Amino acid sequence: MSNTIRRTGLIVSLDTQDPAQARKWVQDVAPVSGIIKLGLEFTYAAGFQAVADVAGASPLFLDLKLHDIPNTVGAAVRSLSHLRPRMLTLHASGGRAMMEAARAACDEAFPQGQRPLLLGVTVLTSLDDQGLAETGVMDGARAQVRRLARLAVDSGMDGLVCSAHELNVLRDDLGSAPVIVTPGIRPAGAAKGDQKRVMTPAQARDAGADWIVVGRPITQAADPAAAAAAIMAELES
Ligand SMILES: O=c1ccn([C@@H]2O[C@H](COP(=O)(O)O)[C@@H](O)[C@H]2O)c(=O)[nH]1
Repeated sequence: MSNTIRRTGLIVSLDTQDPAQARKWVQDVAPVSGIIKLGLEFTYAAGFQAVADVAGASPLFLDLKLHDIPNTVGAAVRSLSHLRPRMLTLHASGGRAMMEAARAACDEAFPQGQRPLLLGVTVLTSLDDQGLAETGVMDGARAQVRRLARLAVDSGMDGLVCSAHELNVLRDDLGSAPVIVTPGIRPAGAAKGDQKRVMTPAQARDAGADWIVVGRPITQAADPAAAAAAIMAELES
């Protein structure tokens, strides 16, 4: 485990189809969350202009989890460049050539110093060992996350998406350089929903997360601003 002292930031996932709702959440969480995350639900429903409108001046985490042949993913990255995302996700299981194509497209299509951090999604936090075995991976989430994380870093990815359960082993394997983003975060007592590999905000911080991603525990709370503030207070405690 690295001895580096890290600060863990909060990314709020704005999963809705409604731009007005997303804008309201941005207002609610802006005081505590550094980055706005918009993903498949919002983008498919509302479109890219709405993504740009909602993000406004806030740094944008575009969680589109690209996964296709290298030529298509490279072209998709170039097509997204006008949105100037700060972070962009793709599935590491798409393989080395796909990730290298994404990285090359980033280097080509974004002005120098303005390309997004490319994050390789390892094993979705909604999968446990049993669910993963049904996809043919028989040696568990931890082993698969380690394999895909190494491949992602070797293929030019800046960071990784994994559950907080794998943070310690990834820091041991890869050191402090990769940016590690952990969804599947649940404050004590919160409903897990479809998430399987979960940890609390403080546990993820202690394990070395750079960023935690929290959606429903904030957006579905009676008072999203208070829920976000409470999670931030837990991270800073
Ligand atoms: O492995 C992953 C990768 C991405 N996500 C995304 O994070 C949020 C989590 O939302 P919650 O409501 O806090 O469960 C969501 O947008 C996912 O698409 C993930 O959960 N796991």
